[in-house]
Formats: sequence, structure tokens, C-alpha cells
Amino acid sequence: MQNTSIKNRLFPVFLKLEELNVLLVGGGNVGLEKLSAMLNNSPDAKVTVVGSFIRPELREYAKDFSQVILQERNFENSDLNERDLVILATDNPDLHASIKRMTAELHILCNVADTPALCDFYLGSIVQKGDLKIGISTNGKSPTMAKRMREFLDDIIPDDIQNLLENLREIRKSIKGDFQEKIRVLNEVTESMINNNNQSR
Ligand SMILES: C[C@@]1(CC(=O)O)c2cc3[nH]c(cc4nc(cc5[nH]c(cc(n2)[C@H]1CCC(=O)O)[C@@](C)(CC(=O)O)[C@@H]5CCC(=O)O)C(CC(=O)O)=C4CCC(=O)O)c(CCC(=O)O)c3CC(=O)O
Ligand SMILES: NC(=O)C1=CN([C@@H]2O[C@H](COP(=O)(O)OP(=O)(O)OC[C@H]3O[C@@H](n4cnc5c(N)ncnc54)[C@H](O)[C@@H]3O)[C@@H](O)[C@H]2O)C=CC1
Repeated sequence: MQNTSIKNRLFPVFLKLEELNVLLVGGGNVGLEKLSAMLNNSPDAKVTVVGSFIRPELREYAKDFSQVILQERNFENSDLNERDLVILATDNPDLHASIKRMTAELHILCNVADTPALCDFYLGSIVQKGDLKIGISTNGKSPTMAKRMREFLDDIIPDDIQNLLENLREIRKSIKGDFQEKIRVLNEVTESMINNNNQSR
């Protein structure tokens, strides 16, 4: 049965981009934004950037990532060969629509930066604190609100959250007993961690 109360129907996942083959079409400002969004999270992401012009800023940024391939030329249909994900960030909506038709045919997931209706998935705002990662979406309503929410969460989540995570990992490894017992102990420990943390703020 459909739950009609769910407004945002996007399903978040956390991708291992270094295991995937990504094509980014467009080497401009938006291209650079999408490239840095990927590499800030997945520095080993295998990305090929194809742009009829590749901005010097993007070139400069990509220098630190030896696995990123830059190709300054027009998009060709064969660029879609062997891709798992495609991100379109050119200034040509007709090109976007035609590439999107091809990716759908090929079952390749596609993001069209300036056209939500053509996206199979959206990028989100991302909070990163050690191993903790939070993805934020406003269902495409307001990327700026997503950005502000990231700043807010980044501020309130303590920087030493990584220590908590490391401790929990040790506890998780050391608990004896069956699965239910493991869940009980971990729930108990984390409850006090969160409470302690609130008290110290
Ligand atoms: C649907 C979506 C598809 C996608 O791109 O994946 C989309 C679409 C569009 N963005 C537009 C504009 C802006 N996008 C940003 C910023 C971000 N946009 C991101 C995601 C998404 N943007 C997806 C939905 C996410 C969600 O569900 O909330 C973030 C979160 C992630 C990322 O891109 O890495 C990143 C913030 C990262 C961070 O800082 O944390 C800013 C603000 C800024 O840059 O400061 C502006 C200008 C201000 C404004 O418009 O709000 C426009 C209008 C273009 C035009 O006017 O022509 C469209 C098209 C439309 O809405 O029609
Ligand atoms: N820059 C921004 O922050 C925003 C941009 N937009 C829109 O997003 C689009 C892209 O913006 P920018 O990145 O700033 O533009 P840009 O002009 O910097 O980059 C466009 C890129 O697309 C490439 N391109 C065009 N045709 C191509 C083809 N056939 N094959 C391969 N590459 C091709 C160009 O060479 C260039 O690298 C524009 O339509 C713009 O109006 C919307 C909101 C904000």
C-alpha cells in the first residue's frame, strides 16, 4: 500500500564511487562544482570529464587526482560506453535531453544538474565528521536550504565524534552473546553517549 504522507520519495544511498565509472559532461563552473562534490567525498572516484572547453580552475583542481581524466572535446555517444553514472553539466539543454534518452536506454543512472525532471538521482549536501556522513536533500525544493542545513549540522556535531565512533567499534567487536544481546548493549551505550554529550554542551 502506498504511504501518501511521504513527501520526499528519494531513496538515499552511499555510493563507493571508486568502484564505479563516472562520466561528467561539461567542464565549466557547474562541472567543477559536481566534480568537487564527488572528489571531496570519494577522492579515488574514477571520473572522466568531457567538455568542449575545460575551465582552467577545473584543470587546476583535477591536478591532485591522478585517476581523473580530462578530455577537451565535444561529447560523443561512445563516451557512454562502460559508464555506471553520468552527470550532465553543460549549457546545452538539447544535448542534455538527448544524452538522457541514451542513458535511459542503456540503463545508466544520470544526473542533469540544472533539470531535476531529467535526473535519476540528485546530489545532496553532505556533512562529514570523520566516519560520520550525513546526506541532505530538500527534494529539489531548495538547494540553498540544504546547504544551510549542512552548515548548521556541521556546527552542532562535535568534532570528536570520531572518537565516539572508534570506541563504539571496539565495544561492538568485543560484545559477547547473541544478536539481540548485542543490540541491547549497543543501544544502552549509545544512549548514555548522546546524553553525556548533551550535558557537556
Ligand atoms: C535537484 C538538484 C539536482 C542536482 O544538481 O543534483 C539541484 C538542482 C538545481 N540547483 C540549482 C541551483 C543551486 N544549487 C546550489 C547548490 C547545490 N545544489 C545541490 C543539489 C541539487 N541541485 C539537487 C537537489 C538537492 C536537494 O534535494 O535539495 C547541492 C545540495 C549538492 C551539489 O550540487 O553538490 C548543492 C549545495 C551543496 C552544499 O553547499 O552543501 C545553489 C547554492 C549555491 O551554489 O550556493 C544554487 C543557487 C541557489 C538556488 O537556486 O537555491 C538550480 C537552479 C539553476 C538555475 O537557476 O538555473 C537547480 C535546478 C532546479 O532547481 O530547477
Ligand atoms: N554557474 C552556476 O552557478 C549556474 C549555472 N547554471 C546553468 O548551468 C549551465 C552550466 O553553467 P556553467 O557551468 O556556469 O557554464 P559554463 O559555460 O562554464 O560551462 C558549460 C560547459 O559545457 C561545455 N559544453 C557545451 N557543449 C558541449 C558539448 N557538446 N560537449 C561537451 N561539452 C560541452 C562547455 O565547453 C563548458 O565546459 C548553464 O546553462 C547555466 O545557465 C544555473 C545556475 C547556476
